[in-house]
Amino acid sequence: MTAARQDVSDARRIVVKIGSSSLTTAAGGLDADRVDALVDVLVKQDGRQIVLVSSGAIAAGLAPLGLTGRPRDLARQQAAASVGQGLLLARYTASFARYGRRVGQVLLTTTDTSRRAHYRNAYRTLDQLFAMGAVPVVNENDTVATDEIRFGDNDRLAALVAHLVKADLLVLLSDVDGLYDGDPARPTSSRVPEVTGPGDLAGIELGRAGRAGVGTGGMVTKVEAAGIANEAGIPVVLTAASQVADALSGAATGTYFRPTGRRATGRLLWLAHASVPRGAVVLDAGAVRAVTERGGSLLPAGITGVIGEFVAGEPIELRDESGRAIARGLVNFDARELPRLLGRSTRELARELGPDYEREVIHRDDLVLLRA
Ligand SMILES: Nc1ncnc2c1ncn2[C@@H]1O[C@H](COP(=O)(O)OP(=O)(O)O)[C@@H](O)[C@H]1O
Ligand SMILES: N[C@@H](CCC(=O)OP(=O)(O)O)C(=O)O
Repeated sequence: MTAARQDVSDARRIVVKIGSSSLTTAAGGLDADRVDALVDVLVKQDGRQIVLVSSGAIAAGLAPLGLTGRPRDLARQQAAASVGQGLLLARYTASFARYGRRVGQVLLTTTDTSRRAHYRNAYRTLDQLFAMGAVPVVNENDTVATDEIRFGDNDRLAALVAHLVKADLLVLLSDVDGLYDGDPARPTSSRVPEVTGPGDLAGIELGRAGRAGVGTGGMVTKVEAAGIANEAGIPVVLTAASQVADALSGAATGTYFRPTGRRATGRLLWLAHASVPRGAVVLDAGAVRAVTERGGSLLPAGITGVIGEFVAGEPIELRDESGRAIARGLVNFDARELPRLLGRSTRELARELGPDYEREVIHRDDLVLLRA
């Protein structure tokens, strides 16, 4: 075992993510044997707490709905996920029951990992499931996830969940046994055993998903997810589902991504790294200072412009008057509501428009500063 993987063998709280490609048969549909093989390993991790992030809902729902491939439109993908998620959970429930273990279904969207109340609730539920010995099985809440709020892939969801539960390790399982320096189907490509930072990725060809119609993100989203976890101080092992026992033991399998940052405490990792801002507000110099130097909330009085078509709850950028992005935050108003509020004090607005207008445009707890 290489010294670098001591943190893997020592890890107590672990997020394991498995992709659709590792759970389905070549003909499509869930592969019960592969689910059982994974569960056989997970139940043997004595003294460890495991969160399983499992894809496969859409893939599992295709055949029962008479679909021959992954539909292009979101509505039919969501319908397939709705049918497939039940089947997926039923499969995990039966598989863990062989060992007398319970599973708990946890469906999340991006906003759940950053909105204060949702974040706390999700954390509390997961923590309680651990305390009661049940295994949380997480997936994206495909029914309510739209283009704006979906993670888009479960790799990043897994990284954010690892951050949420303060995991010591993230394991990404796929149908390929690690990151390759080129297309893994080419005989000249070789596995990268370790990534020590973004510099090691220069020149590596990151392709899209392998088996058409099954996986979604390919290597791009896995490497992004590893980066998010690493920045939060969490080591990552990427390997094939068939290697999960070795990966969890700290053996030199797959690709190990070394943590680059310190353990982050905030809940706003997603906002800084994985969100797509839906618009922006422009701040005057006083508001820039309030936000960057004094840790204040953003009030209507300090805003001089509104850009884009966002709605309340979405992530937006905060820009200074030169157009530089200084922060991101979850906005409390729709873009169309803001112009008449600008430059005015919250007290004045509350008097004129009602107490609902006393709220900040962005609360300081929903705001993350970007590095200069
Ligand atoms: N540089 C690379 N190294 C390894 N795999 C790669 C690379 N580029 C593209 N891939 C492809 O990424 C696929 C895994 O992604 P995906 O199908 O989305 O998996 P999953 O369903 O497990 O999330 C592999 O099957 C592989 O063909
Ligand atoms: N929520 C979707 C996740 C899709 C997804 O990210 O798939 P994958 O690239 O196989 O991890 C599902 O369960 O089908």
